[in-house]
Amino acid sequence: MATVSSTTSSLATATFPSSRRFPRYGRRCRVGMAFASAEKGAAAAAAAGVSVTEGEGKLPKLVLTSAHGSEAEIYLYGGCITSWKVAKDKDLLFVRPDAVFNKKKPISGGAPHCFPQFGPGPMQQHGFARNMDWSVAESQSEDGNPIVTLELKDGPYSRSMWDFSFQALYKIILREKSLSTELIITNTDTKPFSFNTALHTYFRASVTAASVKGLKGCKTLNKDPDPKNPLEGKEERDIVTFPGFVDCIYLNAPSEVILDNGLGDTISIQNTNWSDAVLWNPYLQMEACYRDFVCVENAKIGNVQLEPKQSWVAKQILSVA
Ligand SMILES: O=P(O)(O)OC[C@H]1O[C@@H](O)[C@H](O)[C@@H](O)[C@@H]1O
Repeated sequence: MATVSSTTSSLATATFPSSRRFPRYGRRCRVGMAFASAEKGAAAAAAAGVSVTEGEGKLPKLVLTSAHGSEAEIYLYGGCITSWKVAKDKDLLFVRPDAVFNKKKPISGGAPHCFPQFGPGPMQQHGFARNMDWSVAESQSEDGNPIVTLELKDGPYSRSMWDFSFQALYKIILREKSLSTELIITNTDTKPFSFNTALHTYFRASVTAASVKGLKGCKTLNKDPDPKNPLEGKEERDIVTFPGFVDCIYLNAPSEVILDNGLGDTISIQNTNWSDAVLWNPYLQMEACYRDFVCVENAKIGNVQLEPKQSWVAKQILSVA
């Protein structure tokens, strides 16, 4: 089970692994601090295995390259990790062929943020964090492992939907065989707020051969056929497959599930404090691409309530053997 699943968490109660718990191989090298724009940070970022490039649609894209051969790409628009490769030319993430990079829509693929609403709900589907420009708060490297921290704060766009002051910090660490993220949401307002959230990760897969292990026994909320009135149930299967349309929430999911992507990769999806999980494949609703991916999402479906100055923290580690 995820270690913290209460609806109210602060830094004091929501324990999470600090960077000190990660293996350290030598001296930490901080190479870039608090740069707010891609251009400003480009020079500093390059030294850390973090370069700022122009991505699709000329959007700023960070390219992380570890000294151990792994690579990741992150768009500042949406704070969206769109690519993770542990071996050259083999992306473990998936971006849909209908994805657009013009800021008119969120990037459809990779690992978009759903914040401050997973949805459906009063706001637009999956909230606004995936439709906003994040900035680079910090860039560093630890023994060849690039680390970047992105930041999102409220602005007129978010305020038009959710009238609160907040800060989201998203730390991404690329290692040889893993990609770790840590999301910290802080209430910077003078009044309490509540939110729910998810990391809507699209994994490259062969849908007919893909499966997920570890969800047996979880309470389920099946959003098929009606997302607004999900059917309650319990997962009885050891191994969950994707034989057709799948859109299901798993409450109190374990701290690790294992994805077999059907393409020869076994991916461990670990979490701290992402209490729930979501499996999604659109089947014939996206005929052009449904065969090529599955979404396995770490989520926090129940509302997190934060008082002013309180923070909520959740961590995800994707790794391959
Ligand atoms: O917004 P996207 O990336 O097209 O994803 C939509 C899907 O996202 C999933 O997380 C939801 O469970 C689905 O209900 C929803 O349809």
